[in-house]
Amino acid sequence: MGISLGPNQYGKAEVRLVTVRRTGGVHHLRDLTVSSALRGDLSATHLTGDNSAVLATDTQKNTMYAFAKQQDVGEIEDFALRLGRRFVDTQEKITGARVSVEEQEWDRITVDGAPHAHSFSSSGGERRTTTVTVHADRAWVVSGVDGLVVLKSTGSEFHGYPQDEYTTLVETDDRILATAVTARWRYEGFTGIDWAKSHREIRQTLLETFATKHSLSLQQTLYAMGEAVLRARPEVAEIRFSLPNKHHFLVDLSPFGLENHNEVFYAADRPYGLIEGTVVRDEAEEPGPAWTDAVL
Ligand SMILES: O=c1[nH]c(=O)c2[nH]c(=O)[nH]c2[nH]1
Repeated sequence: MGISLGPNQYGKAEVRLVTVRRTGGVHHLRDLTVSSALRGDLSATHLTGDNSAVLATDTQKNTMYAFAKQQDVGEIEDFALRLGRRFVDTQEKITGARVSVEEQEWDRITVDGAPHAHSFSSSGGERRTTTVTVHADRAWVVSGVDGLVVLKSTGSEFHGYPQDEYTTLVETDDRILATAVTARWRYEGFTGIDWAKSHREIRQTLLETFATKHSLSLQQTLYAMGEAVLRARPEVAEIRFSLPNKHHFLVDLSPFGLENHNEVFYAADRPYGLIEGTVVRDEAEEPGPAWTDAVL
């Protein structure tokens, strides 16, 4: 019976890394969660336990912390690229590194109208994300946003769907549309990109499109947001979305003799519709390993 080792990777997942940089008395906070995954010729450790090619995941974690000390973290894309490059360039048997970073933003608290030097608040769960894949001779960058929660209280309809014996959903020409946007966009030809500006403007395009696109389905809104980003951002080749439909159901107030003209809703947290899709530029180059990370 032939048995062989299939695809594999290993690394340190979800390293919590917070930095405080001080300029005078003013503190600057960064809050990152960093994951690494290394690939290469790792058959020895799997087959015989020979660890001579295994850069310990503990060392990978320490490298993240040391790099954060030695140089300002900067943009998460640059930080991830530096780490990935380090693992591939210094480890003979490591041919590919994937480094993912999620950043939680903290806002400075204002006290009596003035920004406080060292106190911060975080309003929501929104995170800026990046995943870089580094090979010996090139790299790929996929950045994005997680948990960007949006809601519009009109400008959304849903009707015209099949009516079979199990359909109870009532057609509507006016509903609440809400979702938490997870978006990932793949950069192309990315030397010289201002990562922060690109992220800020893509995020704004997503918000504006969500707000202004009259929606006949969340699927239509998904495509509109993707199309708007690709039209506005030449550096983006492709964008992928995962959009939970955060249903807001009208409460039946008739038992109380009350009418409900789109005023009182039950916000269900589950189950939720999950609308996912990709919008791609026709002439985009092949993604290569930009998206693929799972070996399971
Ligand atoms: O925008 C929507 N898309 C659907 O596919 C769907 N299905 C559903 O029950 N409600 C909705 N809303």
